[in-house]
Amino acid sequence: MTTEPVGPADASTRPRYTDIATFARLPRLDQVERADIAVVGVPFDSGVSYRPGARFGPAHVREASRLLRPYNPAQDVSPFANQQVVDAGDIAANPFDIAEAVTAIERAARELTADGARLVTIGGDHTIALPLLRVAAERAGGPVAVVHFDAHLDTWDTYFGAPVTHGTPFRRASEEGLIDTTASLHVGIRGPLYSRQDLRDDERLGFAVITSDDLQDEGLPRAIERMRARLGDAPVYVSIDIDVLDPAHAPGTGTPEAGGMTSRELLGMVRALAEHRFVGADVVEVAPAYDHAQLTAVAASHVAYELISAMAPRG
Ligand SMILES: N=C(N)NCCCC(=O)O
Ligand SMILES: [Zn+2]
Ligand SMILES: [Zn+2]
Repeated sequence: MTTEPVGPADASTRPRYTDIATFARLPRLDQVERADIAVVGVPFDSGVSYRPGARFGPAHVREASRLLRPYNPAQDVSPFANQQVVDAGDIAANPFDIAEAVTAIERAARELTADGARLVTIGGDHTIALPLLRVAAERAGGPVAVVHFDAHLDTWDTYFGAPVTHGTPFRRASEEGLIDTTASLHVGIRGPLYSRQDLRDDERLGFAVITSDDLQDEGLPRAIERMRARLGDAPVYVSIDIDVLDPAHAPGTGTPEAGGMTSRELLGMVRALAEHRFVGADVVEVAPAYDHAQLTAVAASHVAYELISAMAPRG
């Protein structure tokens, strides 16, 4: 006999500001038999090229997620009622050795998904998408369509000779054959690049682009249409760098760029992924030291909530 999923703490009997924070006040993994979706933190930021601090992202997002409620009217779904969602705690990663950290993240992600659970990972800097994509492609049995929300391409080659950084995960992933190069795309791209060649390399690595300006010029419905057409029915991995939002919506991040999406636009695009086949997702680059009034962490926690809602079984 299957048991009902264990949901979040009841805010009407235990005020939502009580207790040690788990994501959305959900049970911990060790408090339930098994999970359908595990929210896991990766407090790692040794791959950053500018402001550090995303290692404190997971705890900050959990704190800001206390106000999330169990019914999501925008998707007409109760995301914690028909699937077991848990907080799996943090993956510990070596801050002094990127290669070792990446191996540890990959190993932990493999273990957490061994019984079919899917991950919603809270970063951490964008480096962590590489080991997460390795495991996602393994679970999908082949390359996955990546929807990558970001101000940045993150398909650069190296920084100071380092091949694995937060600016390079999608180039490495493409080289490793993890990415479905007919179905992947970036959304929200903007800002200065190193040269025009960056865009040519990016296209060759398998990405289409919906820029931040496209969203402004063509509107959300057209952007959603383009995204869904590109994805087709491929298995999808969603990677959300919170700096895709305008710094007005998400100041707490390491490499901010002016002219970004609103949180309403981002939530709308994530909701539109509901009918797609999710392999996993991440929300990265929340750096609390540059945040104000939990603005960035509230945005990140709501984006994670929409992801979990989009992953919930329908009908
Ligand atoms: N925020 C992420 N993931 N990448 C930004 C890298 C930009 C740069 O240093 O050129
Ligand atoms: Zn970025
Ligand atoms: Zn990024």
